[in-house]
Amino acid sequence: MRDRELLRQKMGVYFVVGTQDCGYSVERTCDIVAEALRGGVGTLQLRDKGSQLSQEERYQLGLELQSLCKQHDTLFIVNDDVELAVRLQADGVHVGQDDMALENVRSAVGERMYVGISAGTVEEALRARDGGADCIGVGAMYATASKADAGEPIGPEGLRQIRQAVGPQLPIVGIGGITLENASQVIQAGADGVAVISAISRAESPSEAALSLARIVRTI
Ligand SMILES: Cc1ncc(COP(=O)(O)OP(=O)(O)O)c(N)n1
Ligand SMILES: Cc1nc(C(=O)O)sc1CCOP(=O)(O)O
Ligand SMILES: [Mg+2]
Repeated sequence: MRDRELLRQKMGVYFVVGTQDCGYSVERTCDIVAEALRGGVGTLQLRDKGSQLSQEERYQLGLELQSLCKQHDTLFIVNDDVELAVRLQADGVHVGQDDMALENVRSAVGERMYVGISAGTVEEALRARDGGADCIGVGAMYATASKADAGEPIGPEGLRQIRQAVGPQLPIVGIGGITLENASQVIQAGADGVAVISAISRAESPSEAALSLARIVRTI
């Protein structure tokens, strides 16, 4: 069954990744994920955007990543593709404001799976909370090169306002442009964790990057 406190703990270091972040190579994606998990990633999101993979290839990639996650007790989340999340029986699914509506996602995935929603404003965050989201991804925190259509950065002050509005119970992860240098600001503003792509996928050592992020999140 869903356990929000477990989710909150596991979201400390939340690695979002797809083949587009790893040279469009499935093998490299799996290697980077395996390394990152060794460093201490609590939640992994498969976000495969615009790659050449067929549905079946993406399913196979999902199976491999899910198996790695099981070895490390890491939550496995699927981005956007609710059907894939159900087929893989993932731990959760993440959707944005322009994706499938929350109520439809919940009916498709059932009561067991976590549902995360993106929110960039207080209004979106309150709607997600009141609609039954298990967590929200708040961003863009800072400028990012990993998502072309990320909105204007809201910064730590934007996240602070969202935390104040939704209250202490709803797990929040900040996302967008988060690095080892600014991660502490995101946690200090009220996030339970940091969601990153490039801070891990482009690091010289993904495991050391994940470990450093975990230390920052834990010590704030
Ligand atoms: C944890 C988390 N937060 C936000 C997002 C962004 O979702 P969305 O706005 O739907 O954009 P895409 O990721 O689909 O491009 C996320 N993926 N994860
Ligand atoms: C996937 C995603 N969502 C965002 C949002 O604002 O909702 S920003 C983003 C990209 C995050 O990549 P990086 O850590 O490399 O900046
Ligand atoms: Mg989306």
